[in-house]
Amino acid sequence: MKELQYLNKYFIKYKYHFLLGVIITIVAQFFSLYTPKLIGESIKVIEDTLNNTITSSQAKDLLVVKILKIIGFTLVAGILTFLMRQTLIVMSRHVEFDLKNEVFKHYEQLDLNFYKRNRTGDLMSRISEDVSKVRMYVGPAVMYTINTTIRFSLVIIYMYNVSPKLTWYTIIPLPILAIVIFYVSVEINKKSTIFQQYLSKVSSFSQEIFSGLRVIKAYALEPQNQERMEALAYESKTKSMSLSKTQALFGPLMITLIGVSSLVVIYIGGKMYIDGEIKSVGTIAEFILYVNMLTWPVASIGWVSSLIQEASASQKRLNEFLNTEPEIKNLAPNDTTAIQGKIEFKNVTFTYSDTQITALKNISFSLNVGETLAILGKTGSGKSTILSLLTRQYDIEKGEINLDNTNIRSLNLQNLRQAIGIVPQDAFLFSDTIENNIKFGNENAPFNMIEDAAKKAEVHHNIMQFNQQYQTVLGERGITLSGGQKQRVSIARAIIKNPKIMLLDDCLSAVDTETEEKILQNLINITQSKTTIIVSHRVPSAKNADKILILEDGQIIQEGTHNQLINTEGYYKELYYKQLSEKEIE
Ligand SMILES: Nc1ncnc2c1ncn2[C@@H]1O[C@H](COP(=O)(O)OP(=O)(O)OP(=O)(O)O)[C@@H](O)[C@H]1O
Repeated sequence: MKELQYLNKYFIKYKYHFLLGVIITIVAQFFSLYTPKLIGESIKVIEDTLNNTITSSQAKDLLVVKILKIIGFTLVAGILTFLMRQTLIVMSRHVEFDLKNEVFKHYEQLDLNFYKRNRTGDLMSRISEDVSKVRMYVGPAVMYTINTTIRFSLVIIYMYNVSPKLTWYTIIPLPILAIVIFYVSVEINKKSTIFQQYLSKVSSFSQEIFSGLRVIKAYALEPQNQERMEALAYESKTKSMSLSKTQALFGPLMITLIGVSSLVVIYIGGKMYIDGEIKSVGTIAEFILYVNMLTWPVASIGWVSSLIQEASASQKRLNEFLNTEPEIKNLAPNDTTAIQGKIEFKNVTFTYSDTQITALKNISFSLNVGETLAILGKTGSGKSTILSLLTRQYDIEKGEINLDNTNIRSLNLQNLRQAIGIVPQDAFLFSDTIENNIKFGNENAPFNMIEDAAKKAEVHHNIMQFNQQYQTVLGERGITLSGGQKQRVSIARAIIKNPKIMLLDDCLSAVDTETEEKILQNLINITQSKTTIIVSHRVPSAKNADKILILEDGQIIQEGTHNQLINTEGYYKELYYKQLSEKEIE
């Protein structure tokens, strides 16, 4: 279980909670274990009356005292057990909270390559399922282990003090039945894991169906999906029935466990009483109650051990991931140099490690502060890759990328990314209000800035048409924007960030040409003092740029200004005339 050693730092952090929990457990056990003794003594009082050792009125008084004591002890034991749970379970909630934060913080530091290697569902389950399984270890498993150990030791000591012989007979059946119960618990766990897997299959299948509902309806695929769902549901029903069958064994086994041990106590205890080895029938009653107190902890051994096994498997998965170092390292976390925006690519060659696709080959260009570069080229020619490299989503092996004459690897990564405003190809909006989606670019922006940015992105008039206007909720709980509207909200988000460098990755592809013209005009004013790179498939986005690069298969095949390129045979001139004639048709 060395995986679980990772949690030692949390046990140290919450040592006072832990120690307090252990102390309360010990005290609670003393109180709860005293009750059977008091019951035994009460029976002895009745016996003494029958034997005429004490008078009946003395006996009644004594019985009242005993009963009051039993009530008092039970009450105190109950309160202490509540406090024990509160202390240890609350500690486990603290650990869960810390661990979740630790995992989430680590997720945020990891780079895109990590996310390509791991499936989203898997990442989500680490932060929810794995962390909560670990919590079950820190909380209930540790609590039951402490409780069981203390209870077991104290009960045995108590019983041994009264009668060592009867103690041996009482505990003999326990290990045998404990082993049987352990195996049943292991079986229950196995079956429950399989059942859980089927449940999650059913839920991810339904999730997929819900997200692909439009396509399913369009292709009239409902009957096929119904069949697949029925097959999955049937499998999960079978697994659930098999689990219930094994679970149903648990209760009778427990009754047997208690019953057999109690019978042994009655038989052996009775014989000992007849032979005069024990003095009171109360002792037999006391032992039967102890047997009852021992059986539940014994039965919980199976459950606790499977909790520990599950937690250690989960912690192993968490450790694997927590030990994954981010490939993109921030080598200058304390650097506070303000970025101006001069960009230089020097003989940059880049291959994606997973696909082994060389997306850029020997790329060189430079851009002064405030200049605009447009990058055009066929799909897959490497345009977006240039932007990804500039924001250090990936590091290059060959060549150099400089910002303000400094290699970007030597800059503070946070500073670098904060200086860049990027409008990606697939605009991503959060399930939140439009205002908050735009504000994402600048948390402190006042409302008039948000409105202004939306106007410049030509989306303000669309937003005003919604009932809730800027408070309209997007996403699953709200409305769906059109592709072009999404792109424009995403542009507004970048505008409000007011970055030194603006990267626009084909962000007007879903916008009509008239709106495109308007946005481009607005962008000219906004990006005047900013270094800007526009990736596009359309000439209007490029024609005002200071420089245009044409990429093909990761290489620069043409470069120049709009005027130079329309007078040179090649991709740009062809594109220009093609789009010009399309406009004529319009
Ligand atoms: N994350 C990635 N992992 C592996 N290969 C990638 C990745 N992104 C792009 N590629 C590959 O690198 C090449 C260049 O892709 P890139 O996205 O830079 O092209 P693009 O010119 O921006 O294309 P488009 O105009 O379609 O957006 C392509 O062959 C693509 O398959």
